[in-house]
Amino acid sequence: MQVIQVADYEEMSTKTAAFFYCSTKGRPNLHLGLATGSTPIGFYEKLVERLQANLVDVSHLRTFNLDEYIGLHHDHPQSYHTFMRNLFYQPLGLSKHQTFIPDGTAEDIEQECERYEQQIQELGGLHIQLLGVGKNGHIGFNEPGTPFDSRTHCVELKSSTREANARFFESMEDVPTHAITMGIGTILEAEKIVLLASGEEKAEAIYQLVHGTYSEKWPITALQKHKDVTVYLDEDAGKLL
Ligand SMILES: N[C@@H]1[C@@H](O)[C@H](O)[C@@H](COP(=O)(O)O)O[C@@H]1O
Repeated sequence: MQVIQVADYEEMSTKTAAFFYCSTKGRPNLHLGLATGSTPIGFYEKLVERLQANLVDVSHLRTFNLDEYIGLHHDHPQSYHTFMRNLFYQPLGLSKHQTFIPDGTAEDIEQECERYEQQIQELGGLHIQLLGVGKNGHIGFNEPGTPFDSRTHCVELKSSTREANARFFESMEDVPTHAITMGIGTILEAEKIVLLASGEEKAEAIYQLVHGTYSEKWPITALQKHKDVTVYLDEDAGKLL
């Protein structure tokens, strides 16, 4: 695991965007696993800017998102569909045929989880997976206790996760209680994993990743056994290392 400590959010976003820019340019058929949350926003803005400025052909790129809330319509302002459309798909002109996200409005959620997992496998798997991390060490929406060999599944969100994400909704009651997420096993099959963490509230999870015991109590520690992980941290997220 390579840990790259940078000064602040700006530098973390720039360095990560530079890495993804080179990867996309060098491999037109790249399959990107993508993440949402506030942490990667600066990264998406910078990556889009560079790809556009250099007229990189993204028509063969494919993207697969980690997760989606159950019950939010694709056009809901806080759905991950909307997040991705606004920050990445629309600015780059990516089509529906190259962008994949689990459907949290599916009638049969179990079937949707299976379908999404199969789709990832059938299209050839993930090359680079971007991750953020929750305060409790969750990756995607894989909460503490999730088996490390799990595949795409439905989860009930911990109240701490709902509280952390409540800032995006009008009230706590509006925060969905369930989500679909790629499993930890699905994530670990990516050829390369890039994790971003910014801010003091992520410091404990980062400490667990670097120095903690490999344990399902901290989902992030699953990455300890992956052969190619790069972590970009700002000073606050790295303060316990
Ligand atoms: N499902 C997402 C995760 O993928 C993300 O890593 C986490 C942290 O979000 P933030 O970057 O806003 O702290 O939030 C959500 O739970």
